[in-house]
Amino acid sequence: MEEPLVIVENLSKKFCKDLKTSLWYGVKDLWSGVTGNKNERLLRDKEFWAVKDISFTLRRGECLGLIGHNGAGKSTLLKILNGLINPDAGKVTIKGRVGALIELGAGFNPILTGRENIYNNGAILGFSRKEIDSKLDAIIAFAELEDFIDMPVQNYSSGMKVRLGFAVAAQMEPDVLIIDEVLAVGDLGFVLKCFKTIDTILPRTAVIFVSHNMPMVSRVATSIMMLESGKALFQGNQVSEGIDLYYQRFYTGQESNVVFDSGNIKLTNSFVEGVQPFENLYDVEWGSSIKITFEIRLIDHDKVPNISLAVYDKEQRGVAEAIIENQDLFNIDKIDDNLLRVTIQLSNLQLSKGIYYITFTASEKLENNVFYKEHKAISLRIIHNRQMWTPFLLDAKITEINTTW
Ligand SMILES: Nc1ncnc2c1ncn2[C@@H]1O[C@H](COP(=O)(O)OP(=O)(O)OP(=O)(O)O)[C@@H](O)[C@H]1O
Repeated sequence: MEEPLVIVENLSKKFCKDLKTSLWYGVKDLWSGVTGNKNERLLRDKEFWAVKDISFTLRRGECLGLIGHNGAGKSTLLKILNGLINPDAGKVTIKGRVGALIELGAGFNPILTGRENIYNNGAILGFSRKEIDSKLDAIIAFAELEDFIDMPVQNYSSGMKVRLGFAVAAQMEPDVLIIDEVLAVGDLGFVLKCFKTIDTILPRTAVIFVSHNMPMVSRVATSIMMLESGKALFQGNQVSEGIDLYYQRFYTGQESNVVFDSGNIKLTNSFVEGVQPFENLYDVEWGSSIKITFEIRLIDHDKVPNISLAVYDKEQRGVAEAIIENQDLFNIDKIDDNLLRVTIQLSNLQLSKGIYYITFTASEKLENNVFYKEHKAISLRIIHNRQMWTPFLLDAKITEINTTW
């Protein structure tokens, strides 16, 4: 096996919550730096661990997805790896050239033009002027900044800065490439181009990729680390499991939310038949069929409304809509003059493991003249032993294997 390009051993970094105390500790640390600091692993008053006991190795062809909530310690870890800040404890060994895209515009001098910044950055990465000359056209073309390359970087838009940063970091073919969230500001065309580039250089490069965008992480990462309060809460090659854990940490109850109410119709109750909810959350086995009942009050209204259901995942992406056929013939119970009870069957739920929310809409006609709309009218938790983050887990089998054809 090839030797690692990045070796991180028990890395820790502490910060102080208060500037004055931090300055005082700074002076004391300078002194203990000379005499040998024996308390580097202890916290003093007002200090906290931004990164605590992190270890991993990374080889060419491997991409570590680094995930975690705001303030979890991701950027601090990257800054230590890139040599921008020193750790309090632990060791980092990096072999080869490091290309880093850490903060928007970081590494660029704002008053210099795009072209001048390319030379500056190339020089920092250890390339000669001749080598940069030979890559210049490819960098400018990749960044699609031909018309703006002689403009000062301070006048670039956020997306333009990212284009230039990524173009320099990737086209210089570093041994280690560090990307921190910055792709979030690029437009779709550029993001697709970046992924294609990462795919191309990954066999020769070790990549560390930080993002809050889980589809992006799962697209590139070969292993994953989830940080929480500086510690690795999950670490391993099971990328789906890490992402699933990340989503679970964001789970915040399921109160429903009426987003439109014309006053004509009201959803008074909704439930899944035969399932006991826990804190309004219905546990349902993957692949099963469920019956959802909606109790609707008609106020000053004598027609049965058209009902539609949409399913949203944990990132609030719409993942499915239910086509409810034969609405007039449907199983509608008239409880009394102005109360309707409608039961709808959803068959073969192949939504993958995790939490989903159903939005209920009542309208005059399908997608026309809405009377009432409620998000999270029903919250479902699909149960399955496979850790998946994608919205669907399809039921698939091999039906034939042919060895001679
Ligand atoms: N120079 C600093 N001095 C004091 N505290 C700091 C400093 N830099 C970062 N921190 C603190 O360290 C913690 C980790 O911050 P960090 O920027 O690494 O988080 P992150 O995981 O990258 O968050 P985000 O997702 O918001 O980018 C935070 O509590 C932050 O306030």
